[in-house]
Amino acid sequence: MLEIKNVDVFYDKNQSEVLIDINLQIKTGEIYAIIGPSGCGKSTLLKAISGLTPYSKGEILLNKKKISAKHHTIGLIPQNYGLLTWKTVFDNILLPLNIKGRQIDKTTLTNIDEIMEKLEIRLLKDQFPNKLSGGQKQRVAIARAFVLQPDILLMDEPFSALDALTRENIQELFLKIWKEQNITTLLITHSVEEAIYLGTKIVIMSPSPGRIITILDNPVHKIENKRTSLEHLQIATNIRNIMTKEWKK
Ligand SMILES: Nc1ncnc2c1ncn2[C@@H]1O[C@H](COP(=O)(O)OP(=O)(O)OP(=O)(O)O)[C@@H](O)[C@H]1O
Repeated sequence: MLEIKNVDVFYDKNQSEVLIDINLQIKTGEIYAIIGPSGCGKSTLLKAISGLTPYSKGEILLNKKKISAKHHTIGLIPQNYGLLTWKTVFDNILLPLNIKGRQIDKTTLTNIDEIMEKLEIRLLKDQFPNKLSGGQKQRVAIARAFVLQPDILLMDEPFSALDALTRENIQELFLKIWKEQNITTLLITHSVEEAIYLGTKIVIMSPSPGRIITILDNPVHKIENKRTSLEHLQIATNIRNIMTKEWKK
Protein backbone atom coordinates (compact mmCIF):
# COMPACT_ATOMS: atom_id res chain seq x y z
CA MET A 1 0.00 0.00 0.00
CA LEU A 2 1.13 3.55 -0.80
CA GLU A 3 0.28 6.00 1.97
CA ILE A 4 0.62 9.73 1.47
CA LYS A 5 -0.06 11.42 4.77
CA ASN A 6 -0.57 15.17 5.27
CA VAL A 7 2.02 16.08 2.66
CA ASP A 8 2.78 19.77 1.93
CA VAL A 9 5.25 20.90 -0.73
CA PHE A 10 6.79 24.35 -1.05
CA TYR A 11 9.05 25.75 -3.77
CA ASP A 12 11.34 28.77 -3.82
CA LYS A 13 12.81 28.39 -0.33
CA ASN A 14 9.41 27.89 1.28
CA GLN A 15 7.97 31.03 -0.35
CA SER A 16 5.34 29.39 -2.55
CA GLU A 17 3.08 26.58 -1.40
CA VAL A 18 2.39 24.11 -4.22
CA LEU A 19 0.60 21.25 -2.49
CA ILE A 20 -1.50 21.42 0.67
CA ASP A 21 -2.28 18.51 2.96
CA ILE A 22 -2.28 15.70 0.42
CA ASN A 23 -3.70 12.45 1.78
CA LEU A 24 -4.02 9.29 -0.29
CA GLN A 25 -4.17 5.64 0.72
CA ILE A 26 -3.61 3.56 -2.37
CA LYS A 27 -4.05 -0.18 -2.03
CA THR A 28 -1.67 -2.45 -3.94
CA GLY A 29 -2.84 -2.89 -7.52
CA GLU A 30 -5.06 0.20 -7.67
CA ILE A 31 -4.78 2.78 -10.46
CA TYR A 32 -5.37 6.33 -9.27
CA ALA A 33 -6.00 8.73 -12.15
CA ILE A 34 -5.33 12.33 -11.14
CA ILE A 35 -7.06 15.23 -12.85
CA GLY A 36 -6.33 18.85 -11.99
CA PRO A 37 -5.97 22.24 -13.66
CA SER A 38 -2.62 23.20 -15.18
CA GLY A 39 -0.10 24.28 -12.54
CA CYS A 40 -1.98 22.80 -9.56
CA GLY A 41 0.98 20.60 -8.60
CA LYS A 42 0.25 17.19 -10.17
CA SER A 43 3.80 16.68 -11.49
CA THR A 44 5.14 17.96 -8.18
CA LEU A 45 3.13 15.24 -6.40
CA LEU A 46 4.73 12.51 -8.55
CA LYS A 47 8.16 14.08 -7.99
CA ALA A 48 7.60 14.13 -4.22
CA ILE A 49 6.59 10.45 -4.28
CA SER A 50 9.61 9.48 -6.37
CA GLY A 51 12.00 11.47 -4.17
CA LEU A 52 12.93 14.08 -6.80
CA THR A 53 11.28 16.93 -4.86
CA PRO A 54 11.44 17.23 -1.06
CA TYR A 55 8.24 17.71 0.93
CA SER A 56 8.19 19.93 3.96
CA LYS A 57 5.51 18.16 5.98
CA GLY A 58 3.96 14.72 6.25
CA GLU A 59 5.21 11.33 5.13
CA ILE A 60 5.07 8.97 2.17
CA LEU A 61 5.20 5.25 2.88
CA LEU A 62 5.25 2.28 0.56
CA ASN A 63 4.39 -0.98 2.27
CA LYS A 64 4.88 0.71 5.67
CA LYS A 65 8.43 1.89 4.82
CA LYS A 66 9.42 5.44 3.90
CA ILE A 67 9.46 5.38 0.13
CA SER A 68 12.93 5.51 -1.40
CA ALA A 69 14.70 4.31 -4.52
CA LYS A 70 17.00 2.34 -2.21
CA HIS A 71 14.25 0.14 -0.78
CA HIS A 72 11.68 0.22 -3.56
CA THR A 73 11.52 -0.04 -7.32
CA ILE A 74 9.88 3.14 -8.56
CA GLY A 75 8.89 3.41 -12.21
CA LEU A 76 8.53 7.03 -13.32
CA ILE A 77 7.45 8.24 -16.73
CA PRO A 78 8.08 12.00 -16.51
CA GLN A 79 6.52 14.57 -18.83
CA ASN A 80 9.82 15.02 -20.72
CA TYR A 81 10.21 11.20 -21.00
CA GLY A 82 13.57 11.22 -19.13
CA LEU A 83 15.53 9.43 -21.88
CA LEU A 84 19.33 9.70 -22.02
CA THR A 85 20.23 11.22 -25.38
CA TRP A 86 23.61 9.46 -25.60
CA LYS A 87 22.12 6.00 -25.18
CA THR A 88 20.20 4.00 -27.77
CA VAL A 89 16.52 3.13 -27.35
CA PHE A 90 17.46 -0.39 -26.24
CA ASP A 91 20.06 0.85 -23.73
CA ASN A 92 17.56 3.37 -22.37
CA ILE A 93 15.08 0.56 -21.80
CA LEU A 94 17.76 -1.57 -20.08
CA LEU A 95 19.02 1.31 -17.93
CA PRO A 96 16.78 0.96 -14.84
CA LEU A 97 17.27 -2.83 -14.85
CA ASN A 98 21.05 -2.26 -14.83
CA ILE A 99 20.79 0.39 -12.09
CA LYS A 100 18.75 -2.03 -9.97
CA GLY A 101 21.35 -4.75 -10.62
CA ARG A 102 18.76 -7.06 -12.18
CA GLN A 103 19.99 -10.03 -14.13
CA ILE A 104 19.43 -9.58 -17.86
CA ASP A 105 18.72 -13.19 -18.84
CA LYS A 106 16.98 -14.71 -21.85
CA THR A 107 13.51 -14.32 -20.29
CA THR A 108 14.16 -10.61 -19.64
CA LEU A 109 15.33 -10.08 -23.22
CA THR A 110 12.27 -11.91 -24.60
CA ASN A 111 10.02 -9.78 -22.37
CA ILE A 112 11.72 -6.57 -23.58
CA ASP A 113 11.38 -7.73 -27.18
CA GLU A 114 7.65 -8.46 -26.74
CA ILE A 115 6.98 -5.09 -25.10
CA MET A 116 8.93 -3.24 -27.83
CA GLU A 117 6.99 -5.18 -30.46
CA LYS A 118 3.63 -4.28 -28.89
CA LEU A 119 4.64 -0.63 -28.58
CA GLU A 120 5.88 -0.73 -32.19
CA ILE A 121 9.38 0.49 -31.36
CA ARG A 122 11.37 -2.70 -32.09
CA LEU A 123 12.78 -1.29 -35.33
CA LEU A 124 13.96 1.79 -33.41
CA LYS A 125 16.03 -0.14 -30.87
CA ASP A 126 19.42 1.11 -32.17
CA GLN A 127 18.30 4.72 -32.69
CA PHE A 128 19.16 7.59 -30.37
CA PRO A 129 16.31 9.57 -28.71
CA ASN A 130 16.99 12.84 -30.54
CA LYS A 131 16.08 11.09 -33.81
CA LEU A 132 12.63 10.12 -32.49
CA SER A 133 9.26 11.87 -32.59
CA GLY A 134 7.52 12.85 -29.33
CA GLY A 135 5.17 9.86 -29.58
CA GLN A 136 8.06 7.46 -30.23
CA LYS A 137 10.00 8.82 -27.23
CA GLN A 138 6.89 8.42 -25.12
CA ARG A 139 6.58 4.77 -26.16
CA VAL A 140 10.24 4.14 -25.25
CA ALA A 141 9.62 5.68 -21.81
CA ILE A 142 6.54 3.46 -21.40
CA ALA A 143 8.52 0.35 -22.44
CA ARG A 144 11.23 1.22 -19.95
CA ALA A 145 8.73 1.49 -17.10
CA PHE A 146 6.88 -1.72 -18.09
CA VAL A 147 9.99 -3.94 -18.29
CA LEU A 148 11.09 -2.77 -14.84
CA GLN A 149 8.03 -4.34 -13.17
CA PRO A 150 8.13 -1.66 -10.46
CA ASP A 151 6.56 -1.69 -6.98
CA ILE A 152 4.89 1.53 -7.99
CA LEU A 153 4.37 3.16 -11.36
CA LEU A 154 4.10 6.96 -11.64
CA MET A 155 3.01 8.23 -15.04
CA ASP A 156 2.84 11.93 -15.94
CA GLU A 157 0.52 12.26 -18.95
CA PRO A 158 2.07 9.12 -20.45
CA PHE A 159 -0.11 8.88 -23.56
CA SER A 160 -0.52 12.57 -24.40
CA ALA A 161 1.82 12.65 -27.43
CA LEU A 162 0.21 9.66 -29.17
CA ASP A 163 -2.32 9.81 -31.98
CA ALA A 164 -5.86 8.77 -31.02
CA LEU A 165 -5.70 5.19 -32.30
CA THR A 166 -2.20 4.47 -30.93
CA ARG A 167 -3.30 5.96 -27.61
CA GLU A 168 -6.27 3.58 -27.37
CA ASN A 169 -4.06 0.59 -28.27
CA ILE A 170 -1.43 1.53 -25.70
CA GLN A 171 -4.03 2.21 -23.00
CA GLU A 172 -5.26 -1.33 -23.73
CA LEU A 173 -1.70 -2.69 -23.51
CA PHE A 174 -1.15 -0.82 -20.24
CA LEU A 175 -4.26 -2.42 -18.72
CA LYS A 176 -3.09 -5.87 -19.88
CA ILE A 177 0.37 -5.43 -18.31
CA TRP A 178 -1.18 -3.89 -15.19
CA LYS A 179 -3.40 -6.97 -14.79
CA GLU A 180 -0.41 -9.32 -15.20
CA GLN A 181 1.85 -7.40 -12.81
CA ASN A 182 -0.77 -5.93 -10.43
CA ILE A 183 1.19 -2.65 -10.36
CA THR A 184 0.07 0.13 -8.05
CA THR A 185 -0.18 3.11 -10.38
CA LEU A 186 -0.61 6.87 -10.19
CA LEU A 187 -1.44 8.41 -13.52
CA ILE A 188 -1.78 12.10 -14.34
CA THR A 189 -4.03 13.00 -17.21
CA HIS A 190 -5.82 16.02 -18.62
CA SER A 191 -8.35 13.74 -20.29
CA VAL A 192 -11.54 12.90 -18.39
CA GLU A 193 -12.10 9.98 -20.79
CA GLU A 194 -8.63 8.56 -20.10
CA ALA A 195 -9.12 8.87 -16.33
CA ILE A 196 -12.39 6.96 -16.60
CA TYR A 197 -10.95 4.34 -18.93
CA LEU A 198 -7.87 3.60 -16.82
CA GLY A 199 -8.49 4.62 -13.21
CA THR A 200 -9.90 2.34 -10.55
CA LYS A 201 -10.27 5.64 -8.66
CA ILE A 202 -10.31 9.20 -9.94
CA VAL A 203 -8.76 12.02 -7.91
CA ILE A 204 -9.81 15.59 -8.68
CA MET A 205 -7.46 18.34 -7.53
CA SER A 206 -8.13 22.04 -6.92
CA PRO A 207 -6.45 24.96 -8.69
CA SER A 208 -3.10 26.04 -7.22
CA PRO A 209 -2.09 25.55 -4.45
CA GLY A 210 -3.21 21.98 -5.08
CA ARG A 211 -5.34 20.05 -2.64
CA ILE A 212 -7.53 17.03 -3.19
CA ILE A 213 -11.16 17.98 -3.77
CA THR A 214 -12.52 14.46 -4.04
CA ILE A 215 -11.66 10.83 -4.74
CA LEU A 216 -14.28 9.00 -6.82
CA ASP A 217 -14.78 5.27 -7.14
CA ASN A 218 -14.85 4.42 -10.82
CA PRO A 219 -17.46 1.73 -11.56
CA VAL A 220 -16.57 1.85 -15.28
CA HIS A 221 -13.19 0.22 -14.68
CA LYS A 222 -14.82 -3.21 -14.20
CA ILE A 223 -17.14 -2.93 -17.19
CA GLU A 224 -16.55 -4.62 -20.58
CA ASN A 225 -17.75 -1.87 -22.94
CA LYS A 226 -16.05 0.92 -21.01
CA ARG A 227 -15.94 3.59 -23.67
CA THR A 228 -19.61 3.42 -24.59
CA SER A 229 -21.35 2.46 -21.32
CA LEU A 230 -24.05 4.51 -19.63
CA GLU A 231 -21.91 4.48 -16.47
CA HIS A 232 -19.13 6.22 -18.46
CA LEU A 233 -21.50 9.04 -19.36
CA GLN A 234 -22.73 9.34 -15.77
CA ILE A 235 -19.29 9.59 -14.15
CA ALA A 236 -18.01 11.92 -16.92
CA THR A 237 -20.95 14.26 -16.22
CA ASN A 238 -20.24 14.07 -12.48
CA ILE A 239 -16.53 14.91 -13.01
CA ARG A 240 -17.34 17.80 -15.37
CA ASN A 241 -19.82 19.24 -12.84
CA ILE A 242 -17.17 19.12 -10.10
CA MET A 243 -14.58 20.74 -12.40
CA THR A 244 -17.00 23.51 -13.41
CA LYS A 245 -17.90 24.24 -9.80
CA GLU A 246 -14.42 23.99 -8.22
CA TRP A 247 -12.03 25.19 -10.94
CA LYS A 248 -13.80 28.40 -11.94
CA LYS A 249 -13.94 30.12 -8.54
N1 LIG B 1 11.40 23.43 -9.58
C1 LIG B 1 10.48 24.35 -9.37
N2 LIG B 1 10.77 25.49 -8.69
C2 LIG B 1 9.83 26.43 -8.44
N3 LIG B 1 8.54 26.31 -8.83
C3 LIG B 1 8.20 25.22 -9.50
C4 LIG B 1 9.13 24.17 -9.82
N4 LIG B 1 8.47 23.18 -10.49
C5 LIG B 1 7.20 23.61 -10.60
N5 LIG B 1 7.01 24.79 -10.00
C6 LIG B 1 5.75 25.53 -9.88
O1 LIG B 1 4.88 24.72 -9.10
C7 LIG B 1 3.55 24.79 -9.58
C8 LIG B 1 3.04 23.38 -9.90
O2 LIG B 1 3.77 22.85 -11.02
P1 LIG B 1 3.49 21.37 -11.55
O3 LIG B 1 4.37 21.17 -12.74
O4 LIG B 1 3.59 20.41 -10.44
O5 LIG B 1 1.96 21.51 -11.99
P2 LIG B 1 1.05 20.54 -12.89
O6 LIG B 1 -0.27 20.47 -12.21
O7 LIG B 1 1.76 19.26 -13.15
O8 LIG B 1 0.94 21.39 -14.24
P3 LIG B 1 0.62 20.93 -15.77
O9 LIG B 1 -0.73 20.28 -15.76
O10 LIG B 1 0.63 22.22 -16.52
O11 LIG B 1 1.72 19.99 -16.19
C9 LIG B 1 3.57 25.73 -10.79
O12 LIG B 1 3.19 27.01 -10.37
C10 LIG B 1 5.03 25.72 -11.20
O13 LIG B 1 5.40 26.94 -11.80
